[in-house]
Amino acid sequence: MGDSEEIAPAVQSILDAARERGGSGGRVSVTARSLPDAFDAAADAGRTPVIAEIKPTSPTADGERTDDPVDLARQMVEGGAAALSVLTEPDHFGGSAATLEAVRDAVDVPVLRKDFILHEAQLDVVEADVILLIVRFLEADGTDDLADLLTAARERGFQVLVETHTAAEVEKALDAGADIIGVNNRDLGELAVDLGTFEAVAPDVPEGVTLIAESGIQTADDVRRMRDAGADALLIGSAIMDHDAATDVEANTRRLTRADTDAVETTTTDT
Ligand SMILES: O=C(O)c1ccccc1NCC(=O)[C@H](O)[C@H](O)COP(=O)(O)O
Repeated sequence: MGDSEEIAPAVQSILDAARERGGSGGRVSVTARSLPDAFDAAADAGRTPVIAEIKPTSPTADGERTDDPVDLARQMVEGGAAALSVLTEPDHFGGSAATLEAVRDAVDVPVLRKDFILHEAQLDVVEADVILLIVRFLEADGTDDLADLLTAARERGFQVLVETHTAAEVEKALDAGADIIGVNNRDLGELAVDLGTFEAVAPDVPEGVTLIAESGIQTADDVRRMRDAGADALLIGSAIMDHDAATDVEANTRRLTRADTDAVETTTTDT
């Protein structure tokens, strides 16, 4: 995403706000809970590996959830989430570093800090097990280099989820040394969601890289579609948070983390 490329106004606003944010001052150092191990443990226990996202609101959400994020986190883990994602972006997603800190203290699964990190200083905000780097955002003028940020994050103990949307971005992520890659079904240029994006891009991600399907996953059928296309795990926010109806987060999570098992049970019953 060069500055000349078309992007949605909401995304431009997210980028502008991210440019203004700094770090907390002190260098953060973390002993991270392993994300791949958490996915393996979930799969071994017969659950679909899901990162459930605490996202109070977003530019595309129909409403806002004001429930206690720690309660939501506990419900997501009870519903079988292998890991959690917590928005720390305050201006467009209602997140905060304090929320992430409280959630990470309350659960024992890995916690992803979901934010829009453009500079090394922005790594020094809060301890998290995983941080997100978005290839497309790091192509904008005046941002740090992806490989440099990846190294700086690992030096602090973070695991790094590198988010892509195209085959070309996957190549950049691999060149930078990424070992956990997300393919976002949401196009940050238009905010349109298409699960076909993951299906088209996943074959370009080599074996040995942990591959995560992100965004737009609503139903158990969507989960199975992404798993069939090669996803080791899924990042799911809106379908679990259900911003407009504020339904039971534990039940929403369970429905999605049981998708693989339910399919096997249905097949066994049918035969
Ligand atoms: O979620 C948004 O509206 C959004 C808008 C602009 C930039 C990023 C946005 N979301 C970030 C994400 O990656 C998602 O929160 C995450 O993948 C979960 O997606 P979903 O399950 O569709 O809520």
